[in-house]
Amino acid sequence: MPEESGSRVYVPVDEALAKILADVEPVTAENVSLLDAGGRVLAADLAAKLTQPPFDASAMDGYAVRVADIAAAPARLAVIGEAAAGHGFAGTVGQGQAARIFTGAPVPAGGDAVIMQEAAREAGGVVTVLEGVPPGAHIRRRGYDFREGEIMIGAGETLNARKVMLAAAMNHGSLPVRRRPVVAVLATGDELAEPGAELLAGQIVSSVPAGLSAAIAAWGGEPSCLAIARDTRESLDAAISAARDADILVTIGGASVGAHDLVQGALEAAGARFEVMRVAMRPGKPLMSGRLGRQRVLSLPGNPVAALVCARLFLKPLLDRMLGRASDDTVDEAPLAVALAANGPRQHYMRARREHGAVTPLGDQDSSLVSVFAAADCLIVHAPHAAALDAGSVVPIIPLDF
Ligand SMILES: Nc1nc2c(c(=O)[nH]1)N[C@H]1C(S)=C(S)[C@@H](COP(=O)(O)OP(=O)(O)OC[C@H]3O[C@@H](n4cnc5c(N)ncnc54)[C@H](O)[C@@H]3O)O[C@H]1N2
Ligand code: MOO
Repeated sequence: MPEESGSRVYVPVDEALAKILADVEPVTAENVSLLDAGGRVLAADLAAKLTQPPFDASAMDGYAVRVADIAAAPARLAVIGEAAAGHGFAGTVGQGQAARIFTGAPVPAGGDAVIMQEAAREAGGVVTVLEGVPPGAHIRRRGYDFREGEIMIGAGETLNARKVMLAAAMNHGSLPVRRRPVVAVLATGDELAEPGAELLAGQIVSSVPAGLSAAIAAWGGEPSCLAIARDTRESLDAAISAARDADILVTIGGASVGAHDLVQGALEAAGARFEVMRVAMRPGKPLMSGRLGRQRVLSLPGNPVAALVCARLFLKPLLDRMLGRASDDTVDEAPLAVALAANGPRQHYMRARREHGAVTPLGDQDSSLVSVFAAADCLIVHAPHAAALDAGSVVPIIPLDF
C-alpha cells in the first residue's frame, strides 16, 4: 500500500521496483572476440564445437602399456615408439610391448593404461614396469570434460574468467553477448563544478557522476556522462535531447520540490511519463522513474548517498533485465552488534559495517556524507514501521560491492 504523508504519496520500494522492471526487453546481441568477452553477458546458449579431450590422452609422462602384460609386475616390455603432445604414435602397442608417452599425447592403439615413468626403468629399448595398474590408469578419456553439442554455458550467464576459458576450450573464437546498455548520466544544478575544477563561491563538486559511472560499468552498462546541466529549462532541454540515443537516462538532482527543481517538468515536456514518483525509502525519497519513448528514465535525488543507494536498488536490476540476466539476490543477513531504534514510515537503508560477524550502523546517516558511504561495506535494510530491535537481532543486509 502506498504510504501517505501530508499531500504526498510514497510508493513502497518493491512496488517501485516492479514498475521500473515492467516490460523491460533485453537489448540486442553483438559478437565479441573471446579476448573482450570477460564480464559480458552471453546472449544465446553456447554448445561445445568439439569433444574435449578430442582423443584419449595421457595424463602423465611414462609408458603406454597393455594392462594384461603387467598383471604380474615387474614386467619387461619392448619400447616400440614414442607419443608426444601434438605428435601421436601411429603404431599399435602389441603383446609384450610399450610406447614411450608424454603428458597430453594421444594414447596409441593397443595401450589401455599409462605407467608413470617413476614406476618404470628403461634401458636398451626395454622398459621394466615395477607395479601393475588398473585399466585406464592415467588416461583422460575422449569426452572426459565435455562432448560436442553439449550446452555448457547458458544464455544470461555472465562470462567470468572461468567461463571464458571454458568457451575457448569449446573452440569458440567469438561469442554472442548482449550489447552494453548505454546509460546517459546527467548531473543538474547551478551549484555544481566538475571534479578537479577551481570552485567559485557557493559551488560544490559534482561527485555523483563519477561514482555512478563506475557503478554502471561494474553492473554491465556503458556510462555516458553529459556536461552538467544548469537550473534552466534551456539547459535541461538541450541535455535531455543530447541523451536521446541512450537506453537509460539517469538524471541527478533537481527532483525534489524546490523552485529550482525543474527536472520533472523538462522531462515531461520532452514527452516523458513518470510511473514512480517518491518512494517510501530513506535515503532516496524523491526518486522518480518513467519512460521517454523507448528510453527508461531514472531521476535520482541529488544527495550523493541517496543517488547511489537508489542506483543500487533500481538501476542495477534494470541493467540486469536489459542484459537478459537474472538479478543476483544479494540480500544477506547478519546479527546487529548494537540495538536499533524503531523505524518510521520509510524503508531505511543504513550505511553499516560488518565486523566479527555482526553489523553496526555507522554513526551519521545523513545522505550527503560520501565519506561515511565510502567507509561502509553494507546497508542494513530496516523495514518501514519496524519496532526497535535488540543487539543480536538478525537483520537483512545488502553488501556494498561496488
Ligand atoms: N522541502 C523539502 N526539501 C527537500 C525534500 C523534501 O521532501 N522537501 N527532500 C530532501 C531530500 S530527502 C533529498 S534527497 C533532496 C533531493 O533533492 P533533489 O533531488 O532535488 O536534489 P538537489 O536539491 O538538486 O540536491 C540535493 C543535494 O545534493 C547535492 N547534489 C546535487 N547534485 C549533486 C552532484 N552531482 N554531486 C554532488 N552533490 C550533488 C546538492 O548540492 C544538494 O546539496 O532534497 C531534500 N530537500
Ligand atoms: O534521499 Mo534524501 O536523504 O532521503 O537525502
